[in-house]
Amino acid sequence: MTATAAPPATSPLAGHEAKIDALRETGHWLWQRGFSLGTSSNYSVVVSRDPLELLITASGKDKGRLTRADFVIVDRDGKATSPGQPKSSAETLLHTVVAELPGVGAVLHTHSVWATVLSDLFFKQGAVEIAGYEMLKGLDGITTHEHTSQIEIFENTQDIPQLAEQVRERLTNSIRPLKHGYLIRKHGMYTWGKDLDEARRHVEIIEFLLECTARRLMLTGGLHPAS
Ligand SMILES: CSC[C@@H](O)[C@@H](O)C(=O)COP(=O)(O)O
Ligand SMILES: [Zn+2]
Repeated sequence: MTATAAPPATSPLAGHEAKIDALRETGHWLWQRGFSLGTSSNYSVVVSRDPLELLITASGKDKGRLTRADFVIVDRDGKATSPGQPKSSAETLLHTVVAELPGVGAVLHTHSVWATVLSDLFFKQGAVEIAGYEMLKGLDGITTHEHTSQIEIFENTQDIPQLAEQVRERLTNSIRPLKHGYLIRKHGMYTWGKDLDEARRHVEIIEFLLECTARRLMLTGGLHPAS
């Protein structure tokens, strides 16, 4: 298949061309922003709720130059729904665990410089605390700058099933469930939204807020996240 040729009618991807192209365009945009360089990152959208099925990027692809063949349909266990598809993202379970939440339509994973650096710098605190910024209102459900967002940080690991279970526990935590996104130490960020547009907005807003946090630290010369 060429980059833009329609998948064969027998392919599980047939009929999903619009969603595939939206994810390809998203990958190109995130690559241009420097958030998805090389083969880093992975993206998914929900294509069926019951049973849960996701359209997700195949593993190891250059996310700035995705072709229509670089996608897989997976079920809620992260397994391809039919044989003959490419291998799905190594981090597929980090998508399915979030997509299981009602109201989630898209999940985006990025590897920006600021997310990578701050996820290490704030690891001991457990989260990057972001307070008082007007741009917080770009996140779903936040209506005033008088708000504090905790972007939680998980230790990086190659054991994705174990990390997915940790994320599941935090997503469903009744006291302070994860909202909008989280960081993985020295690795990157996961963000989601009710659809791809909202997930893209959340990436852009959180990245802006992380950059503000980092630049403020650089200008003030200290790790004073709450001051
Ligand atoms: C540049 S390697 C990055 C990978 O290890 C991983 O973290 C990643 O984001 C992409 O993995 P992939 O399997 O292509 O979805
Ligand atoms: Zn990654």
